[in-house]
Amino acid sequence: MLRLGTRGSPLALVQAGLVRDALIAAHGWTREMVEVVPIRTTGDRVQDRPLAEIGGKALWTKELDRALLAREIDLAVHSMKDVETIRPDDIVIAATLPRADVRDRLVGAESLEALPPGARIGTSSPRRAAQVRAIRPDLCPVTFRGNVDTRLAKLAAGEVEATLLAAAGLERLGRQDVGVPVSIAEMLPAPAQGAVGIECRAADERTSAVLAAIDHLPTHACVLAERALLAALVADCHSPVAALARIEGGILTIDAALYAADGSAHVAAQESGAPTDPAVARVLAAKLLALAPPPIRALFGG
Ligand SMILES: NCc1[nH]cc(CCC(=O)O)c1CC(=O)O
Repeated sequence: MLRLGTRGSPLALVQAGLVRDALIAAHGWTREMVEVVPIRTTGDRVQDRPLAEIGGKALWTKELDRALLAREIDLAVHSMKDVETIRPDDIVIAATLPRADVRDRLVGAESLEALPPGARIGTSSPRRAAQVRAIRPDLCPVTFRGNVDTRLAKLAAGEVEATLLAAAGLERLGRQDVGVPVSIAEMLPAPAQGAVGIECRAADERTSAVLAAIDHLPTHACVLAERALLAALVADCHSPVAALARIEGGILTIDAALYAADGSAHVAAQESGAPTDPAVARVLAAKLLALAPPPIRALFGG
């Protein structure tokens, strides 16, 4: 029997169910072979402040890491977008599910252009706030946290005129009809957006092997490349950075952009190479930092 650790949010529980179903299908197991263990994280408890302010992405992973290393669970399921760049040495990303729609969806208006002057956009993501301001400098990003349903309720209550949510999350919650997709050309997504990852203890060969059977290799390579870019940029959750890798004809291409916090400047670049070559992300990071004016550079490099 495998114990699968997850956060307890509705989206996290759906994603945990996807991993459980994939394991059952791949190995011909019964449902009882995978026990879902919800674990409450600091990030779930503190809902009223931006993630960047209260301690960053580790808030989502710390409790799951501890449970994993204490052998209370055998694997941990994460939205890879929320997993910090530097992971403990004794934990590995053993598998990723096939990536979902990577786009953001705009909820509350037909397009960013259609919003009234000065409209409030609920988002606590430095990337989304900067991208919105780059397109419409008059729009006002306001802090917006909580799970998907909480955010939609705040929007319905008129706290903001619009909000941006990941298509992947909406889709997995059965809310794929909410809002309109924003094209990748207009808003490049967050690194690892739309990807569900599964971690286990690095020394746990049995679980690693079981997870290898459900690993979607192209997604895994793209997510690792996007995360390698974050590492090379020394980006943290305050850094407005967008990145998306794809594999075509055996070649991995990463598109990425860095923004000034207020969206008043941005730089974009692209780099291609072999899917497993860590140099692609490093070269791209160097390109972006070389292009970046001081207000952007100041947000990177640690
Ligand atoms: N930061 C919260 C978060 N983490 C992952 C998703 C959506 C699912 C995904 O991108 O994998 C979301 C919600 C959102 O950004 O709308």
